[in-house]
Amino acid sequence: MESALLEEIPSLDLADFRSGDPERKNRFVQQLGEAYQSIGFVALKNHGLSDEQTKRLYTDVQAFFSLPDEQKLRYENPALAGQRGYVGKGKEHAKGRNTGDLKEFYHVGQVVDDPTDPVASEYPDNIWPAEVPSFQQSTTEAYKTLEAAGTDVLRAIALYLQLPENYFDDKVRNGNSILRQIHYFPIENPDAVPADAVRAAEHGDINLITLLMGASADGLQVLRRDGKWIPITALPDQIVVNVGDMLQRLTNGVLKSTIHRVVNPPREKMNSSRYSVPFFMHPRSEMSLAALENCITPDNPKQQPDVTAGEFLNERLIELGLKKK
Ligand SMILES: O=C(O)CCC(=O)C(=O)O
Ligand SMILES: [Fe+2]
Repeated sequence: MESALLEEIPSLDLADFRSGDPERKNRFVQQLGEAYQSIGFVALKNHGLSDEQTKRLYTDVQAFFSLPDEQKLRYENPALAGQRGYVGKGKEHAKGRNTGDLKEFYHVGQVVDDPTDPVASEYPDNIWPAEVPSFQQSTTEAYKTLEAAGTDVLRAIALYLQLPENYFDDKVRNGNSILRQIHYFPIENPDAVPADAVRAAEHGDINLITLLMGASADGLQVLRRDGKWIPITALPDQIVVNVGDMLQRLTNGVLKSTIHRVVNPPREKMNSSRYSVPFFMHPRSEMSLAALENCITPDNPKQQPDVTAGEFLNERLIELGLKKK
């Protein structure tokens, strides 16, 4: 059934899912599933990140990005295709574009504690900035909390899709997720940047789901299916959780990976910073993204060939300008 067009993204409470009350839990599952079949985004509270954790993280993130560029560039390693450490200003562009986004970012990846898990050798080591000693702890804490929240969101999605609740658990355990600290840097002279350069050009996320801290700052917009851009209005205690291209592919387009962007502020405010921290939740690279049987129907025949998560990610990193062919 086609759902109504929404003026804003629905707000949900993860405590409902975690409550143990079947009615609250089921309501959460239905509301989440309906949102993901229409606008593809929700705002979520009680995600597990405390105010103190969030403050500590932002303090460290701001401390890192306020370092001089030469110093930050020491934490960039292009051989890692931007998957760990720093990625400098304007390096990443959206798929199908050449102009780089007006941002710099820092990636923290999975740490596998279990040496018997074969993925342990698949991931590069994290890179830590010596100038901000608490960066490792604050980003790792946020990583773990968002990974736990994301695992529960995927459990709710599994239930909505009439799969076993733990369907995604072993697929995301030690998954290739990334926490991205982003700084949309101040522009002193707007005339000096390419006319079509924006903070983040329109794109869909690659991964299964994204959990975004910082959407309470202006600029993020989602493209509704009637073509209208809807500003995201999250409260300070909410994170925004959206469907990525991998989950759209797995569900044969039933759940929607909605195009979104971060627009530039008005010209007179271009010299101000914006920070955000998305957690891109990826499965292990061997997960198949072949369309689920129960998402293929006569009305919705299979749309895409089979691919693994690892193959899909590789393709996209090349398209984003982060990896060479
Ligand atoms: O900064 C934001 O609010 C969103 C960032 C984003 O969409 C992304 O990095 O994929
Ligand atoms: Fe995004």
